[in-house]
Amino acid sequence: MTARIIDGKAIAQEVRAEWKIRADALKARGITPGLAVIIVGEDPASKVYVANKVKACAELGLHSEHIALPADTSEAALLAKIAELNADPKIHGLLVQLPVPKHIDGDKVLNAISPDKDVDGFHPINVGALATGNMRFAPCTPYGSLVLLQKSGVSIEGKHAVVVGRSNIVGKPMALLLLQHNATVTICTSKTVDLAKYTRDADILVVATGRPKMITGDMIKLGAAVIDVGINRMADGKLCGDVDFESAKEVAGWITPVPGGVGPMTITMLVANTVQSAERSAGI
Ligand SMILES: Nc1nc2c(c(=O)[nH]1)N[C@@H](CN(C=O)c1ccc(C(=O)N[C@@H](CCC(=O)O)C(=O)O)cc1)CN2
Repeated sequence: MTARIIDGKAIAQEVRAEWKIRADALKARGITPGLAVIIVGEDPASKVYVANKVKACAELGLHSEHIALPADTSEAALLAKIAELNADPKIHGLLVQLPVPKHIDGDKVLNAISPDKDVDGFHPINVGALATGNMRFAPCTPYGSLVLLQKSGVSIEGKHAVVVGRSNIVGKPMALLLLQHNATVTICTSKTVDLAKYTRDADILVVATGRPKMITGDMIKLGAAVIDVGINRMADGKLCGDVDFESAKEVAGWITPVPGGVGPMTITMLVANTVQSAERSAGI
C-alpha cells in the first residue's frame, strides 16, 4: 500500500477561504477581527512563525498587531503589555509566542491572557472547557490536525486513536478532541513499555514526541491515518517529522508530510479562532 499524502498546504488554503467568508461578514457589520502577537526575544524560528501569523491575518483582511519585545524584557513589563491588550477592543485574539525566555514564568504569562481572547487555547479556563466538552478555543495544532483528518475523509467515531506525546500544547488537547469525536483514545509517552504494541493497534496515530523519525513503518497498522506533528531540523538543514515518512508511507492509508502537513494548519486555525472570537464578542 502507498499512503494518500495529506496536503496540509492545500487544505489550509481551503479552510482559510471558508473563514475569510466569515471574516468578511463581520467586516460588513463594521467589525474587523484583530489579533495581537507578542514575541519576546530573537529566536529565529519563532520570528518566522510570528511573521507568518501576521501575513495570514493580512491575507484574510484581519487587523493584526506585531509586538516585538527585547529578550531582556521583564516579566512585569510583559504582563503589563498583556493587560493593555486584554482591554483593547480592537483585539479579539491575543497570544505570546512560545517559548518565552527562561527568566519569564510561562504559566504566569498564559494565565494573564484573557480567556476570552486566548486564541491559542492555553489558558486553564479554556483547557478545562475542552476537557469538559464545552470547547471555547481549541489549541491550534491539535485543532488543525483534527481538521486534516476530517477534510481527508478519515472517520474518527469508534476508531482507536493513539496519541504519542502528552504535551499541554499538542498531546493532551489532541486526545481530548479525538475523544470528543467519539474515538477510543490511548495516550502513550516516551516511557510507554512496548510502544509498538499500541501504535500497531492504532487506526489513527498522532505523533508529537520531538524525536526525529522515531515511529517507523513496522510500528504502523496497515491502512492507518498517520498525523506527524514533529518538526525537527536535521544536521543537513532539512526538516523531518517524528515519523519515518519513507517506511511509514508504505503501510499507512493516509500520512502527513513534514514540512507541508500539520504546520500550515496551525496558523490557519489561529486565524479561525480569532474570527470566532470576534463573532462571539459581536454576539454571533
Ligand atoms: N503561542 C504559541 N507558540 C507556539 C505555538 C503555538 O501554537 N502558539 N506552536 C509552535 C510554533 N508554531 C506556531 O506558533 C508553528 C510551528 C510550525 C509551523 C509550520 O508551518 N511549519 C512548517 C515548517 C516551517 C519551517 O520551515 O520551519 C511545516 O510544518 O510545514 C507553523 C507554526 C511553537 N510555539
